[in-house]
Amino acid sequence: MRPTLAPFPATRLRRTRASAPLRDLVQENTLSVKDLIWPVFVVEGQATRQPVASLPGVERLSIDLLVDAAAEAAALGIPAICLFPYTDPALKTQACEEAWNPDNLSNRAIRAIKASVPDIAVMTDIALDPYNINGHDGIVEDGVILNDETVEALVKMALAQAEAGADILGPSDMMDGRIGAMRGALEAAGHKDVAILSYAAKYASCFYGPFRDAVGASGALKGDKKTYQMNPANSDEALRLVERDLSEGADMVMVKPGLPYLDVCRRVKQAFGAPTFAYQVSGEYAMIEAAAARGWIDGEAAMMESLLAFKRAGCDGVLTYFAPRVARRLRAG
Ligand SMILES: NCc1[nH]cc(CCC(=O)O)c1CC(=O)O
Repeated sequence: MRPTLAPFPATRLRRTRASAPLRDLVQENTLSVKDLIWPVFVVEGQATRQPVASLPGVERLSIDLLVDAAAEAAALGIPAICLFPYTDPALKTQACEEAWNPDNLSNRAIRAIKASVPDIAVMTDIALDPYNINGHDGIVEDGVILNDETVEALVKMALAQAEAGADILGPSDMMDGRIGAMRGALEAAGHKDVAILSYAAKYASCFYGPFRDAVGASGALKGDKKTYQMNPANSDEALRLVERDLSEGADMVMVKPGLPYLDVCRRVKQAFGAPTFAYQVSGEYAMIEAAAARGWIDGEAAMMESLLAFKRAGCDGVLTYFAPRVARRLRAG
């Protein structure tokens, strides 16, 4: 689309910016509570809340408190919550068996939320890092990430989560062939309505640091994730990954991190027109909070502006740790 402009002064572009009602009328994009997915951290115990030092305002919650938080999110109109477990280090192994234990922390949390708060969609994380003694998303043998063995493990994990009642599965592992394998297994097991939101274009990013603290994976991780997560220099490759995941049966796709990759969000949405999400990751949240805490930026305004930017870039929704705060703020008007 090319803008048509009469010459000045017939065109004065400031006219539609001159007052709040005019600005409201010509506003092109809006952020709604319906655009939000809230990532949360779950920990063993009862009535337990643990602050995460590098994510001020974010806490790990035991299942009982998580259910209350999910009910609050649902009451605010947030459509989905995304679970990440803090796994007891004693349960981490080389083969990652805890990942598909039907009674692991994450699967118990799914059941508890679905039983008490049926109106909120529960999204999960599919990757082996919380269960892996190496901290990697895949099974490691002699320092090598084994793709196909990992996919087999991820399929078991996906089935256990679907069985527990998950509505949306979020494979965040970046192995090849996992979406097709999961989709086939879900259909065969009768889970035909379980959606897959593929972390299709997930970059090997330094912005995940605080998250790894939150799930207790920072200490465990040996090396980096560059053999499976993407090179931040690439975006044609993101389109190939998205196309591959859609063709294998992903219902929705994600770009991650968010703000530094808005160009990728835009390209993905334009190329495929599929439901496209961005993950405003832990490091992005931490940057805003840290600058706000020093009085260097207005944190509330930065929160709203950063999230609106995802809508402008073409995203259908955003995973953000700000979700309940944004929802309250949008409700207040
Ligand atoms: N499978 C791991 C996973 N799932 C979501 C995040 C990051 C989320 C965030 O930083 O907020 C990560 C970290 C990683 O890949 O190391």
